[in-house]
Amino acid sequence: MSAFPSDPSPSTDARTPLFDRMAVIGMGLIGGSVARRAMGDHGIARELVAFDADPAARDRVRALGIAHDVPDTLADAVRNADCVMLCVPVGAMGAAAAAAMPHLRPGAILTDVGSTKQSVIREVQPILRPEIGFVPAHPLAGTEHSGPDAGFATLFEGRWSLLTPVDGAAPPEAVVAVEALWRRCGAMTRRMDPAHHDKVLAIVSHLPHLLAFTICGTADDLEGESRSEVLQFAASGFRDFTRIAASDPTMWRDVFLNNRDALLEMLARFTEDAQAMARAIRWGDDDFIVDRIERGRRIRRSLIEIKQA
Ligand SMILES: NC(=O)c1ccc[n+]([C@@H]2O[C@H](COP(=O)([O-])OP(=O)(O)OC[C@H]3O[C@@H](n4cnc5c(N)ncnc54)[C@H](O)[C@@H]3O)[C@@H](O)[C@H]2O)c1
Ligand SMILES: O=C(O)C(=O)C[C@]1(C(=O)O)C=C[C@@H](O)C=C1
Repeated sequence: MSAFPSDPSPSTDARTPLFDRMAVIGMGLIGGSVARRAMGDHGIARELVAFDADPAARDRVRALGIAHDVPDTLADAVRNADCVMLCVPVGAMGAAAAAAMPHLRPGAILTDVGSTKQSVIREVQPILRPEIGFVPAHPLAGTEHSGPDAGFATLFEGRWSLLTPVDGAAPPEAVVAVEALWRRCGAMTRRMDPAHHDKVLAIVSHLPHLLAFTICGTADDLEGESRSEVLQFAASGFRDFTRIAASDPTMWRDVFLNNRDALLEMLARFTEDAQAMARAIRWGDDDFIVDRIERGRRIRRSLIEIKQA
């Protein structure tokens, strides 16, 4: 195993690059944001190479100038890289890792940014070469936009990036190096068990998106005048749902299908709680209704206090 960086300086302006050559695979919102950050003077990589399966995206990355090199094949992109970051939809992680694997140089770090962690680990670990360190990660930052134009270098500032390392899949120095990478992207890092990660994300990210897509579908199913009034008078709570409902269909289809158990469990709990609220409204249970609203307000206040709102 080659020497991984041993000084995981949390400083975002450290000038000695963590990596000599870093390859980002999948140049959408997240890959494009990491690439823009790495092209800045943040001590991430001396050379940033980018690849996307979509030729139009590769052309756009070239036009935007957000990578030093944009080869036409994945093999050329990952060859000689000491860090390869997969930024493709979670349903494509296994195929992207398999395509990269034979071309990775011994000692390279393979990492990913997928929104689900157990599924990515399930797909990558069995095909991992022993001399490659695999460090799964997930930055908790994003927007409803996708594609190479959507990224920006400050996306991860002040946000969490969760690492879900697996025993035997990477040497400790590789995990430390990926932590340092995210800190230089401006993020705070924490290590977490992959199953726990998927449970937490099911409630804080996956269920809210499911609800947003569903409420927009319900509104869209309304007939006649009510439906047109939804759009006309949408400057209300509904509008806030439409922001996340505008997110990429491929990404979210893959997230839902790859975190099925945790998401269905959270949806079942939510449905029970929604039924309890329905019952309170039917029987005029003021105390119950006020208690639920106050809980919502408390959660919002806490998020503002910890600067995550
Ligand atoms: N969007 C978010 O808010 C967010 C936040 C954190 C993590 N993530 C995760 O990051 C990953 C990327 O999401 P995104 O929002 O950047 O998506 P995106 O749609 O903006 O970009 C994905 C890119 O991957 C490319 N791609 C697809 N399959 C490929 C393959 N096999 N090889 C190479 N390129 C391929 C697509 O052409 C596209 O350009 C996903 O796994 C997602 O779950 C997303
Ligand atoms: O802010 C948004 O638009 C997002 O959807 C970002 C968000 C989230 O749900 O918080 C989406 C998916 C992720 O894996 C991480 C972050």
